[in-house]
Amino acid sequence: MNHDICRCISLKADGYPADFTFYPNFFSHEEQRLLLSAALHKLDMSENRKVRRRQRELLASGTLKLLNSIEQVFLPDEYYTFEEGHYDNVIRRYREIHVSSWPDDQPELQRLLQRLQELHPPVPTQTHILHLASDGEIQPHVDNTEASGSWILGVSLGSPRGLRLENAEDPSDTFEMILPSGSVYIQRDSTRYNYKHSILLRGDVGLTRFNGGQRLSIMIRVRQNYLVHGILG
Ligand SMILES: O=C(O)CCC(=O)C(=O)O
Ligand SMILES: [Fe+2]
Repeated sequence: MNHDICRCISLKADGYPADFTFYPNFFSHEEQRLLLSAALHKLDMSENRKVRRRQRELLASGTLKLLNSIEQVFLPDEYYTFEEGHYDNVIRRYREIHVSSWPDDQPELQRLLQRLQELHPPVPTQTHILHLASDGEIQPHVDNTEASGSWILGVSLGSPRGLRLENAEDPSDTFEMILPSGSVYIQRDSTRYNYKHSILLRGDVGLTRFNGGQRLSIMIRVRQNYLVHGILG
């Protein structure tokens, strides 16, 4: 069943816009848990001591329900320090961190990261973790063209949310789809530069409804100046 809705001019045979690739089930449930736990750990390391103590106390209290859903990997919202986002900020209610390295003593995690690397050209990248609160969202924007290059890869973990693409020149040209946990998308070239993207809080796409919930994305971008480094050594 195709839940995607599109009022845009051209879709590829796979039902997605040009220069957009989607892997709906890239990571299994267990792999999602591993990646999400590692990403949350990175973010939690930069929480202050008081917040970390409260997190530890909650975990030790045994009151958390041990359900198997991916959303249960998150603690309740009040155990995280989410930024509100300023008036000129497109992201609202989030935590974020730039990642320069992942733990190298977890071979399974390394294998998952390796599989992600195989999806994109072997060029220098920058990785960024973005955690949205249950009521967090990302408003329409084009990523800074000076900060990163022609493609952007996003791994979605946690609650499903809608992704909306909107032609920056023609607001009637839009595409909406659900990003389920464990999926990976890549936007490049025309989609990356000519379309604004947003992560929706709630809504419907086709027959599927999404309604908030914590979501964490691992964003991998090609460094803007890698060619210069390549040429100049
Ligand atoms: O979380 C996502 O999938 C998109 C994040 C995003 O748009 C950004 O970091 O610029
Ligand atoms: Fe973005």
